Amino acid sequence: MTHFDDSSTAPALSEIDSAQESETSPPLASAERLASLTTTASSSGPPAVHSETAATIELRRLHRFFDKTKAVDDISFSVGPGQVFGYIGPNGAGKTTSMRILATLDLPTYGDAYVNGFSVINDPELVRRELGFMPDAFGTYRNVNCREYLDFFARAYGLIGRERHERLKWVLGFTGAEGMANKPIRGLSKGMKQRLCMGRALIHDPAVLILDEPAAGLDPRARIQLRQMISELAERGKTILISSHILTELAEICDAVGIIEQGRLLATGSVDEIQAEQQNLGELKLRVLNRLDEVASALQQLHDKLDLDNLLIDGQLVRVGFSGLLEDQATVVTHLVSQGFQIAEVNASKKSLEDVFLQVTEGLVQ
Ligand SMILES: Nc1ncnc2c1ncn2[C@@H]1O[C@H](COP(=O)(O)OP(=O)(O)OP(=O)(O)O)[C@@H](O)[C@H]1O
Repeated sequence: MTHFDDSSTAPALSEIDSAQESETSPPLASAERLASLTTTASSSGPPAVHSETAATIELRRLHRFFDKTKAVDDISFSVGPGQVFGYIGPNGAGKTTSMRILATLDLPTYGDAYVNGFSVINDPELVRRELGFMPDAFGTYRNVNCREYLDFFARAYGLIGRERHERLKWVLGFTGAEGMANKPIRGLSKGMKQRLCMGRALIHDPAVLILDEPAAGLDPRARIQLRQMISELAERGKTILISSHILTELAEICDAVGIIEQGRLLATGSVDEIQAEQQNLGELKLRVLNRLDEVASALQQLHDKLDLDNLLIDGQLVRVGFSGLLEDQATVVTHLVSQGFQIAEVNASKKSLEDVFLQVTEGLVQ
């Protein structure tokens, strides 16, 4: 099932700054990491189970080039245990490529990625035990029903007897797929398939979940249910990396997000942090009653706080771009009042998350 792209299409490592090499030192030795597990993997027993505090994802200077296309271009970030990290970017940004590398379905051109400390390059088998992957495309299987499908993957992960039975029951219940357990997969709707795919990712109780656009094609109710499932999994200590084109879709459930375009990570942090980092995120509207011909020069004195390119004076109404921060709003009002302007009304509007996304990305496609 594992597929590696032809590495001959990737540029030689020498094309990438050799100074990077010292920064991509291997993680802790696998044996040490394995010893820290609460239960170790064995070929006959169930898959390894980790202590919750060990769950983490880390991308370290990850690169993946396909000829001249820099699908992933020097990306680093980490996700802590129990955190939900939203990976946001337009089409062709490099989300799936990074996720496929994390899921050990592809190899980086340079750099490395770690799941619970295991390297995708050095310890792919251990990574697979730690991780459940929900790809964006789901293959169909003729004459297999949902229960059989999940049972197949449970067996593949080494689950046996009562444990396998219990796990299957839990997964069908958690994903709301009980009612379709005996339905053939080929007849499932998109939303049903997504539930089943989520079930497959969860069947071996992995510490880390990688979900590639799980909400694509779902109706509004199914999207809400998906968000609830993700929040519950995070509460149970799972570390989750989830991709989407849409920032607003993930803002509520993500502890942090990374915005990616053309393989580069353009911004990372909590949604609030990213919003605060972007300049001129708001518009200040003032109704000024006097000395209207002097307002522009008075605002000019605050040029470091305002976006004066977006200054518009229409009668008594003054509109100007600003950071969106309350402190800056107060500074503008205090400044004008102290100079004798009569301010009758103050209104501030913040840009939406969609505006932030559009401001961070440029809509470039490789
Ligand atoms: N196997 C491949 N061979 C050649 N180019 C590839 C391959 N896989 C991905 N790419 C290219 O890498 C870039 C990133 O693609 P990727 O699928 O990772 O983007 P994405 O952010 O997941 O996009 P989408 O939201 O459309 O799924 C694109 O330019 C794509 O054409």
